[in-house]
Amino acid sequence: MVPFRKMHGLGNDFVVLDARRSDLPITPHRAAAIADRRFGVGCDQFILLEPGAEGADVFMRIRNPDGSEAGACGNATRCIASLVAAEAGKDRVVVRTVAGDLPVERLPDNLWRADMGPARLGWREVPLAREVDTLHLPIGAGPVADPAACSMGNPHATFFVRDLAALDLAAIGPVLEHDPIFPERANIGFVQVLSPEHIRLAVWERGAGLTLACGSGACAALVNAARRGLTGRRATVTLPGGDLVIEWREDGHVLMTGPVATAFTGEIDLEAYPA
Ligand SMILES: N[C@H](CCC[C@H](N)C(=O)O)C(=O)O
Repeated sequence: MVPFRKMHGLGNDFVVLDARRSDLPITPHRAAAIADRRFGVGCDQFILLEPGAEGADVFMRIRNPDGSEAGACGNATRCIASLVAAEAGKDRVVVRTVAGDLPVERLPDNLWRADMGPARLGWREVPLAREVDTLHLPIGAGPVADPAACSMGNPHATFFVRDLAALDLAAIGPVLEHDPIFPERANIGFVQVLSPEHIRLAVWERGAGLTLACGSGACAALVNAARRGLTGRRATVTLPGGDLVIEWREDGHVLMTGPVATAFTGEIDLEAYPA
């Protein structure tokens, strides 16, 4: 039996397994089976902790429920930082991901602020399948069109809409996620601008579908809104699960502040899940 921790950031939830002291036989297929909401524990992302290396407190490997690996997960970054910080008795830690090292610090009231690294704005960095102005992609579905795109270590497209509640996200989300302009698919954000300091966001996540919150999606949404002149470089992002505060710093790095939570702990028999 292997212990796991069930955590979430604003309801974007994770099953966390710890392979820092001994390797665990985790395959993409087994991660997907554990992430299944009926046949497994269930989660939006499966998180595997691996040994940090020089300069990082932990390595965080991120998999979606379809087994695909992701380069960023903002909500999990805060959760894992809080876990490692508590173990080490520290208030600042560095979480290493395939996309880079993310410094995270504890703030009052159970809030954690992560430096999610620089927003990547070039078409090759998103990535896109061909050279396109990343401020205006020539794609759409149903009533939405003309998104902006950037990468936070994972690909994001952001559509700006008048009324978020009027959209059938379950219908248009998967069509846009798989648009051929995204060779690695993309996370699809839908933004309703409430003011220059406040946006509402819903995200159809790559490999996961609609989630209650998406940290890297909130970072991408603020960056894309600011690039379009719709907000300043700092705003509250209201997602279905709650609020994140996002700041796009002058040096290009994006700071994300939000809560963390542990829902429960348990243990699973890995051999009971297909490899
Ligand atoms: N579905 C995303 C990974 C999880 C991102 C999200 N849960 C967050 O908090 O950033 C992707 O495939 O890039």
